[in-house]
Formats: sequence, C-alpha cells, structure tokens
Amino acid sequence: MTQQRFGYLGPEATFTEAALLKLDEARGAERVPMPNVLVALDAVRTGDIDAAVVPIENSVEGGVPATLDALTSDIPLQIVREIVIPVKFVLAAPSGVELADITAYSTHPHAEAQTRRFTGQYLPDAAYLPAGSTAAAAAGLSAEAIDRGAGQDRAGQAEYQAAICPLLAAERYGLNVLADDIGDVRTAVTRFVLVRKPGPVAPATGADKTTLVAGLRSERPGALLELLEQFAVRGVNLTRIESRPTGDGLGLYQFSLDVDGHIDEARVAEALAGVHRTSRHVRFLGSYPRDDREASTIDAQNTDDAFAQANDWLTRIKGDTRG
Ligand SMILES: O=C(O)C(=O)C[C@]1(C(=O)O)C=C[C@@H](O)C=C1
Repeated sequence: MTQQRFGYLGPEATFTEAALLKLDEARGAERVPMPNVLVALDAVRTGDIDAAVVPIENSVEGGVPATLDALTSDIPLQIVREIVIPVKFVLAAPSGVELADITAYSTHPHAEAQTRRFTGQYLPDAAYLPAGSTAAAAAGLSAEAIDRGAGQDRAGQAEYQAAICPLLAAERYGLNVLADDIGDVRTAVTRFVLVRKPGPVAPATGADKTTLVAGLRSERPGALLELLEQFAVRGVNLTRIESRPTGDGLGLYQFSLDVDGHIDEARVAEALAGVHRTSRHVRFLGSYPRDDREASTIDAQNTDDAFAQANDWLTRIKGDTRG
C-alpha cells in the first residue's frame, strides 16, 4: 500500500500538527504542511493529499470562518474524525530579546484574540502582525529566517521581535520562552477535523456528531425556527450553530450546525430529512466519533426502537385499511 499523505495547517509545530499527531490513522502517514486551510482542503479535493486536518472551533473564539466557508463552498468534502486539544500559548523570541525590546509581535489571529489580557498588560504599545499560523510567526524568527533576511524591513530591522505560539514551536524554531501559559482562558481547547473526499460513513459508535450546512428559505418568516424544530421534536441536541453569509447578497445566510448523533440513527436521519424538506439547500458534511467518546442522551421516545415501532405501526395500519 502506498504511504498516505495527510495535510495540516503548517509549518511544523502548529497546534494543527499536534492534533494530527493524536490520530491513530495518521501513524506512518507522510505529514504535509500547508500554508492555509483553503489550500489544504483544495489539495484534498484534487487528490494531491489523502486527507487534511484543519481547525474548526475554539472554546474561546468560536468557529473558524475560513474552515466553515471552505467546507461549505466548492466540491463537497467529508469530515471523518474530530480531535480536541488544549491550547496553551507562550511568548517566544530569539535569544537576546527581552520583553522591553518588543515593538511588534506576530501570531495567528485566533491566538491573538485569546491572549489579549496578556498583551494588553505586558505589550500595550507593541504592534500586532497577523501570521498564517502560530508556528509561521515563530518560524519567521528562527536563525535561518533571520539569516535569510526574511521578515525584515529595508533597513534590516526585524518587522517583529516575538511570536505567540505553542511551546513546541518555540523549541522547534530555537526561540526563548519569555512568558508561559499566557492565554486569557487557561482551559481553552481547539477542535480540529480530519477531512477526506466523500466516501462511506463509518458506522455509528453511540457517541457521534454530525455536521451539516443548511441554507434557509429566507423569504419565509420563521425559517430558522423551522430548521431548529427539525432537531428539537426528535430530541437531537445541537452542539454548535453558526450563521455564515452565503456571499450572494445582504441578508442571505446559511447555518453551519453540529448535532449529537449519527446519520445511521433514526432520530438524526429523520431530522436531516426534515431539514432537506424545509431548507433551500442542505449539505451533509459527515457523521464521525466524538473526541470525548461521550454517549448521546436519547429519550425513550427517540430511540431507533421507538422509530422502528412507529414505522411498523404505520405499515400495519396502511395494510389494514388497504388490504
Ligand atoms: O496557528 C496554529 O497553530 C493553528 O493550528 C491554528 C489555530 C486556529 O486556527 O485557531 C489553532 C489553535 C489555536 O486556537 C490558534 C490557532
């Protein structure tokens, strides 16, 4: 068998790579760093890589718009796994740089948003330069990058002197840690998904999630309520809902949702069929095991048995009246 190629938001030592390393199926696979989420997902679509790990949701900052939008547009893809990891940030700089020397720092916008209390207190006058990832910010300060003159202005001055990144990235790129665990919320976690070309859905485990995107019939009053009712009446719990513009005009939104359960479970399948009937469009993005393996809570009236009994009853009464 040829070696699988798994892409991730690079360069080496991003949180995304740490998530990829947690995956059993990625053991022995070639890890391919990608410059951004769009390129990573397009490489899955073209078959250049077999799968990609991308960030989708952070416990402090919420959904990752680039990922939500890239999964919604273009050729469909399928989420096959989720990985949740704690995110702890350090402030790192090349040796010789002290806190007082920092006039600018760089990191991924999500990391910047999660460390504002620290930067507000210790770097109140420093400028922030966005980077493609936390590790990209750290890599820009490595000895090789500085030798190459990367990230320097015409006068040879570094554009930034410090990076906010995982400890692993500080180590990987030879930087000193000036401050440790600088996140505003010490318990922050980020959720990543493993994405492949669409294929068969893995069987239900009893502790699964399903992701979908639904475009509402915006001309209908109560369209969002109608969407939510599809899940509520069947006892399907929503774990994330986000509105994203369709890009087609003002006021036109679609909803990205995660729900507890698997498409092979009757309550989830019926809810999805309901969404299909009532929405302008719906895209199924996958049913996959929950990272925390926490089993779904299902009321007695919404179990597969309860749905099967109701269907048997319907078949019987149809038979009685027609036969
Ligand atoms: O820059 C990284 O290291 C990433 O893996 C990206 C990312 C994100 O997109 O949210 C992942 C986790 C953290 O919340 C900060 C940045």
